[in-house]
Amino acid sequence: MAEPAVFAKGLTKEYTNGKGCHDIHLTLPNGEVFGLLGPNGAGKSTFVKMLVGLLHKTAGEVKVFGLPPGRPESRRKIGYLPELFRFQDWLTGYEVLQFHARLAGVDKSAMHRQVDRVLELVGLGDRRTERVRSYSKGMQQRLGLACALVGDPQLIILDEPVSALDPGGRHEVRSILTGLRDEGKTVLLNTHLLEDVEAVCSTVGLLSEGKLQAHGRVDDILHKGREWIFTIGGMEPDLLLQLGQETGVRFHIESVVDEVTTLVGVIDEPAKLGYVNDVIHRLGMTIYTVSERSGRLENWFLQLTSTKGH
Ligand SMILES: Nc1ncnc2c1ncn2[C@@H]1O[C@H](COP(=O)(O)OP(=O)(O)OP(=O)(O)O)[C@@H](O)[C@H]1O
Repeated sequence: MAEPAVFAKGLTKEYTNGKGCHDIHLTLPNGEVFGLLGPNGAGKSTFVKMLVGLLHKTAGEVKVFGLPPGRPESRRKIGYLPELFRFQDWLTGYEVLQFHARLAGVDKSAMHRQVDRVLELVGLGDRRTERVRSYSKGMQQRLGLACALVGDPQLIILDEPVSALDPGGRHEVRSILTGLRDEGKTVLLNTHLLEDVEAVCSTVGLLSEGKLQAHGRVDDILHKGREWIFTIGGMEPDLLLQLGQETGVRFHIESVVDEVTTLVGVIDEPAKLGYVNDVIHRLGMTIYTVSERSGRLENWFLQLTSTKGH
């Protein structure tokens, strides 16, 4: 069986001040697109730096494609975009990429093709001959992404890849990530953008206070505990009780404005939604709108981090 892209068991890095990340257990099989979430200072960059061999663990085990991180054989399979990347800004975008392609072990014969491919992919094709010092922050971030992709790596680790990009740029990076997912690449996306995780990641983990507090499939998290919002006319307190008893759904009133009640309930099975609608009608109430609460990963994130005192 193929070695997983990432294997961490009890992985710990403790800085001299006691901070860092602690006792992380995580396996990323090949082809998984994993979103690593966590509040500022949670330990995400520390974890990622151990995978690429920039930081040494203080305890536990870590392997990348079955090898200790930092070995040339495992490094060659990794494309990495660090959080605050500094370029040799006197070089042109093309030269920076050529340099990274050489570091990634790209053959001379394939060099131009590879560099051209990633420049086009990140939308810098027509700026290739300009010096990096004339690039905007967003262009530099695109170039960083191109550097991570230039050797056609199997595992792509992106630490905050869109922080400097405008909404159009974020959308483009999301399409690039979707493309990588469809090619079967393994991606570790370290981000604060929950909508990117919802859109492209198959699994997600939440780091908080240096510990991996939760880890699971994005679909499972999104389908568990779906909140539905009903705006309703004719609501009476005893009807709310009856509605709850008949449907088995726990509802709460979020607001009442001009006799329109906003009612929220968690409905796990989509089939049950129609039944809930029927019961509301039968009890003599009028439904004005029914919608699903957006930002569900946000709820998951907030619930898990608020219990940790943030
Ligand atoms: N070299 C260091 N020496 C001491 N403490 C450090 C060092 N680097 C990071 N830390 C601390 O370790 C903790 C984790 O930092 P890390 O940069 O890994 O968090 P992060 O989750 O990536 O944060 P952010 O989302 O803000 O980038 C923080 O409390 C940070 O202050």
